[in-house]
Formats: sequence, structure tokens, C-alpha cells
Amino acid sequence: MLQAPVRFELIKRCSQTEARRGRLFTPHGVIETPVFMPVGTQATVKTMAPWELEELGAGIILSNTYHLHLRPGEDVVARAGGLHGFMQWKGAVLTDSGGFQVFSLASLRKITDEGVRFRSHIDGSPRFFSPETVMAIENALGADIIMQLDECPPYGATRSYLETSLQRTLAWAKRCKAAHARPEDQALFGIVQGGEHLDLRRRAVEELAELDLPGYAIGGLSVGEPKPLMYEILGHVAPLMPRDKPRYLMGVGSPDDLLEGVERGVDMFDCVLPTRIARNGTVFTSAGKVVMKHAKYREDFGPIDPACSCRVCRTFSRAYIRHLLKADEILGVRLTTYHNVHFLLNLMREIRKSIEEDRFLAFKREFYDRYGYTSE
Ligand SMILES: CNc1nc2cc3c(=O)[nH]c(N)nc3c(CCN)c2[nH]1
Ligand SMILES: [Zn+2]
Repeated sequence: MLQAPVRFELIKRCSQTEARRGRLFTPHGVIETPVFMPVGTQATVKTMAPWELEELGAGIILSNTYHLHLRPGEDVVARAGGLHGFMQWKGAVLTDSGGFQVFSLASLRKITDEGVRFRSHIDGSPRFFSPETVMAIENALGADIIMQLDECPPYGATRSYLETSLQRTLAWAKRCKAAHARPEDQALFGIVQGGEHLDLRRRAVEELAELDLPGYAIGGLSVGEPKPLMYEILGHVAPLMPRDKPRYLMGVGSPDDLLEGVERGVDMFDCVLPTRIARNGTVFTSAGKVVMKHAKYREDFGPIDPACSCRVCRTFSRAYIRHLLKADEILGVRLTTYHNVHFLLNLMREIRKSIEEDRFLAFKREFYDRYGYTSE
């Protein structure tokens, strides 16, 4: 059996919840879990240089197969030394497989058991993703963790649609495993689908577990469903997943989602939220979100967050950052992004520490009291 490229080690379990503290050994470093993964869709976490991500302690970032296949093309990235060489990023990388992006970005999509036909959102050129073509792209991009091609059904899909879609995604998982050319240095993760039907989710977990993959994701969530429903599904599905393998909740999330996900046994998260809201001037703070362009910060010479230790909060005032944002100065969104990424990475550090000291629930309550439990 090939030495798995990614190995997961459970360090400590919370005595009151499903929360767990782990360690993910990858070819590009050890990732402490639970972990938040900043999203770098087009081989860059928008506005941030790799050394800034490094100084913030980011261990792993995401990139997207769909986008990089369309531009610049996986052949260019491969010749640059894969994503790590192209981006000059020393940490780990995870690539999503493109299924989700095809449905959120491409046009004229047609999905069959064979794969999904679509037209590029950039130039309208006809494209085709199948488990085999996606594995070839992800093998060329060279990420440490690669996702199977899956279908993320829309929220509210009928049960019969969900059943058909799940069968397809499970068949695609097997085809991805068979087509994966670099299992010795790229870990293929399966994706659990099934909507809000726990019997379908259970079937997905059982069939994927038989493939003995190095890790598993929970897909099909954070697609518009009410948060309580997401949390309920999570509460049932995460504990069903192999205990000794990492559990990755795709596309999540805001501070409260991270806490609720950790409580239910999730180890890995990714979300565009911190970088996306930063670009329109909204920042996370320990007392809740702050809209920096608001007039009330015009002469506020304090930091974004007095409780934040990041370099932005130690250097600049809200008044200055508000001015930059109002004046459309690029430094403005760089500073809000830097702070927001620090905020989530720091939250995960505090969560990991609270699990180590077996006081996760107390930490969560303290965080909500200051943050004000609000939906994101
Ligand atoms: C923002 N909400 C969200 N839900 C997702 C579900 C899937 C999902 O079910 N499958 C895949 N492959 N990706 C997903 C993503 C993209 C994660 N970067 C999701 N994002
Ligand atoms: Zn800060």
C-alpha cells in the first residue's frame, strides 16, 4: 500500500462535544486542526502576498480547478512547478474539483453520468469535466489535497433528484480514485452529498468509507439552507464519518459557523467570507462585524479591534482605513483582508487551545457573549 501523502492524527477529544483536536501531516507541512483554509481561487488569496499569509500562520490555502483550468491552464501551472512553484507558497494547498464552480459560474451546463459539459464563463468555449479529466487537471496542478468531482445539488432539490445525483457523485468518487495518477503525493478526498436526507447521507458515508480515502468532505451545505438546518445535518453526519480521517466542511464559514462546525466534529473549513466582505469594507471584530465605511468612524482614531493583535490593528486607525476605502485606495482592502484572515486564523488557534484544555464550550459561550450571536 502506497505511503499515504496525508496522515491524520487525533490528539484530543472534547469531553462534552464532538469537537476534536488533530494534526494533518502533509508533504508541505503539518496542519493543526481544527483549521480554517483561506480561499485563493485563482492561485492567490486576493490582495495578499504569500509571505503575509505565512506571517499570519496560514498552513493551507485553497485554489480552484475550474478557474485555473480556464486560465492560465494547468499546463502552465505544471511547468511553473505546480501551484506551489507558481504561487511561491511554501504551505499546503487543497484544490476543489470544479463541480461546485461549474454550477455557480459556467453557463449552458449539461450534467450526465459521464460528466458535465459547460461553457467557460470567460470566453464561452465548450468544456467537459469528467472524473478522469478533473483528476488529470488536479494532478497537473499538484495540490497536496485534491477533491473528487461531485455534484453539489441546489438547496431545495427533490429527494428523487438528490438520489440520482448522489449515485452519480459516488460513482464519480470511484472513477476519480481509479484515475488518480499521483496517490503517493496527493491525497484524494471524497465528498459526502445527500441533501437533508440522513439516509442518503449515511449511504454516502458508507460507500465512500469503503474507498478508504485519506479524508472526507461534507458537501451540499452552505447553499442557502437555514443555519439551524445546516447544524442539524452536520450534527448527524459528521459523527458517522470515519473517526480517524479528517472531516472537511466545504464553503463554511463565518465565526459562528466555525464554532458550531467544530462542536459537531468538523476538522477543516474553507470560506471566501473573510476576504470577500473585506473587499467591501466589512471586518470581523471580537464585538461583532463592523462596516468600516460608516460615517461614525470618520474620526475614530482607535484600531479596527482593540482586542486584536494583528499588525493592522497595531498600526492603523479606523479613520485612516475608512479614508482609504472611501477613496478607493487599494491599501484599504489589503488592510481589511489582512485583519479578517488574521481574525479567523486566530479564532481557530483559540478554538484549538480550548479543546486542548477541555474548555471548548466555555470558550464558545465567551466568544458569543462578546461577539453577539448573530447570523453571518
Ligand atoms: C459557500 N458555500 C459552499 N457550499 C459548498 C459546497 C460544495 C460541494 O458540495 N462540493 C464542492 N466540490 N465544493 C463546494 C463548495 C466550494 C468550497 N470552496 C461550497 N461552498
Ligand atoms: Zn486586527
